[in-house]
Amino acid sequence: MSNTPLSSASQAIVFYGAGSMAEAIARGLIASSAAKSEQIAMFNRSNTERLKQLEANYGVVTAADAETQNELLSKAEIIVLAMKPKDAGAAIRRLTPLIQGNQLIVSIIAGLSIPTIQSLLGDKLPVARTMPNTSSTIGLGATGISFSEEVTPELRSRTLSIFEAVGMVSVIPEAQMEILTGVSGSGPAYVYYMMEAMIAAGIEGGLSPEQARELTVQTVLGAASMMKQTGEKPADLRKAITSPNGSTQAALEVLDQYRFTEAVKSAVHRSASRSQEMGAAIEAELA
Ligand SMILES: NC(=O)C1=CN([C@@H]2O[C@H](COP(=O)(O)OP(=O)(O)OC[C@H]3O[C@@H](n4cnc5c(N)ncnc54)[C@H](O)[C@@H]3O)[C@@H](O)[C@H]2O)C=CC1
Ligand SMILES: O=C(O)[C@@H]1CCC=N1
Repeated sequence: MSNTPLSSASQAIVFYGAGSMAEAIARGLIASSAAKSEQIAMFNRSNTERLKQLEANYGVVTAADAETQNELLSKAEIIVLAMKPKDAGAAIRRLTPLIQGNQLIVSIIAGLSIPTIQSLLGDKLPVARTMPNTSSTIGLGATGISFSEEVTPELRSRTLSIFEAVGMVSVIPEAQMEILTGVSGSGPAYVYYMMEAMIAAGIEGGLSPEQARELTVQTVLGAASMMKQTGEKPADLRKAITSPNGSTQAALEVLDQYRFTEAVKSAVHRSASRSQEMGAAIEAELA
């Protein structure tokens, strides 16, 4: 792996975990010039092929051996916890002795609370708990962020600049992080699920797969952009499409028969409660 040193360890952002979310954020940081490639380091558990690919694509620093990884962690200005919740316990246990006390911990792990992170890594450690989404990959992410009280205004704006580089940011109290996960963290998956169904129905009705896909994509893009650009309420935009006794009304009646609103609301709340469960599982493992 790369022997290139980080340009300045005091400004380094180290991604502890080099999966899809870590890549999305690193890519956005570089593309928006919020950080230089040589300020970003990434490593994973064992996939050296992936690290080579990340190095080649983005020019970031990577490390395959434990010693270099530990050095990166202990020197980083910002450590981004970017592993799956099931791997967080072991990863945090390894990190605990390496923490220097003045580093910012940024977690993107669903469910993992600020008090849990601080109780393991240091009570006074500044922590930003975040929940991004996969649209960060193309700079259209939506990220929720909660800060511990130790985060200084400077670190706060540094964290905001990281996530603003990949989309919009909403700063929220930590108590709202689970419901935000249900809305925007998991949210893209519900939209894709609906798009899969629209495409399937279009094909059943005789459209080619390409036509069904293109029409569905443009429909969702157009609907989201309409809401954003006009600032109108979705209910009003919906009503404007729904002619009395027309085809849209007939379609919405079918959705109502299947209790569409209840289904979506229950899904959002279930994502939130599952996020809480995953956090509790990490806590139990580390207790
Ligand atoms: N995928 C999504 O839509 C979102 C994911 N998240 C959160 O982001 C986190 C990561 O998710 P993904 O990027 O999708 O996962 P992923 O599976 O693509 O990546 C996880 C990475 O962590 C590494 N890893 C695991 N244990 C490690 C260890 N002990 N030492 C070093 N590296 C280790 C893996 O090797 C891998 O590179 C999760 O905690 C998830 O809750 C947050 C928002 C959205
Ligand atoms: O499904 C998950 O657990 C993660 C958190 C939000 C999106 N993906």
